[in-house]
Amino acid sequence: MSAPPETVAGAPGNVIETRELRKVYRDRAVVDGLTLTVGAGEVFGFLGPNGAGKSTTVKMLLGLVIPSGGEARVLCGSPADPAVRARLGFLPEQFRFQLWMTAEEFLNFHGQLAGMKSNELRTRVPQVLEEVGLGGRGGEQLSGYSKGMLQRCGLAGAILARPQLVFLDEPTSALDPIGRVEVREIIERLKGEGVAVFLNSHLLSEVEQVCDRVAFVKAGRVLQQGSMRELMGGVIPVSVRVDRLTSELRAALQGIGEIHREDTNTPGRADLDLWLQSEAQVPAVAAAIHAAGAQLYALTPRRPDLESLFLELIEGPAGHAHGGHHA
Ligand SMILES: Nc1ncnc2c1ncn2[C@@H]1O[C@H](COP(=O)(O)OP(=O)(O)OP(=O)(O)O)[C@@H](O)[C@H]1O
Repeated sequence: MSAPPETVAGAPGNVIETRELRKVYRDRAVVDGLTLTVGAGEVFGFLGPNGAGKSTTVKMLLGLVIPSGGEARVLCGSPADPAVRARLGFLPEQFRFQLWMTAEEFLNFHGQLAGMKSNELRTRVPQVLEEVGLGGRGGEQLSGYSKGMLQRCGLAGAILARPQLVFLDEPTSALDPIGRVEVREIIERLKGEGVAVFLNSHLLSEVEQVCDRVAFVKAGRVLQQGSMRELMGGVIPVSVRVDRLTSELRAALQGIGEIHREDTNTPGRADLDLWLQSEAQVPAVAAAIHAAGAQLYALTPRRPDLESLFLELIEGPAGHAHGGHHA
């Protein structure tokens, strides 16, 4: 048994606060002391490898799974409180639809469960159908819907009752690139309306484009959380391609920045990621390459990307590094 947790205050600016949240299944902690904060109106990316405990965390935040320890405050209350739950929206990864219903019937049913009045539903249902790109299709039976249409319908259900906080678990897994852009626009619109979004997604480029802050979880613990800039600690990743990487050149580059992900598998070519502290160091990289007698084929500063961060944190030798807020 763990020690009694400290109480989470539930600051008014935060929609989610957890402290040392734990879930034990058959003597194994799948969520193991998870502490994170999500601010009001924030789009928050929750990232981690398969089995990291993301879905279990979301279920605890929704009051669907009872924690074994620690504390979770959602909208300044308990996730078990029906008044709190009424202000939450949820799109699960694997949604079970009542396929004999039309989309309108499905949404009316869910709206009634959420306590919405029928006159409110009459205007709100067509509105959300339009918003998720199903305008004019609400009268069709769900059995005739494609996977992508079902996912859109689930999203319509998640935002129907105008929640203050929406949990989206892999919201674009069944969508084509156009559908993905549309979901991103929906998330941005929600944010504009002051709605907070908690996003589980494996599509890192998607998370990167839409999230204000992210948390990386592994084995039920938050490795880091913060904005992209905070997490990267101001580092600029630069892609370098040369014809060969001699030990002399490697040493010279290490004197300028930090080498990450080196690929020398193709004869006559070496690719590497070099992390610099400032763009002003880029000419020094080119000079070092020339001085070492190597041929330079590419030298491209990139925006800090989640994929390098993710790999660094989740698979990196130390498991954590580089700025940001350690949780
Ligand atoms: N009801 C349960 N009983 C026993 N073990 C469970 C239960 N639910 C989840 N687990 C285990 O807890 C671990 C974390 O699962 P969880 O679904 O939370 O991970 P996840 O990060 O959401 O993974 P994914 O990215 O694959 O969806 C897994 O090893 C899973 O097998």
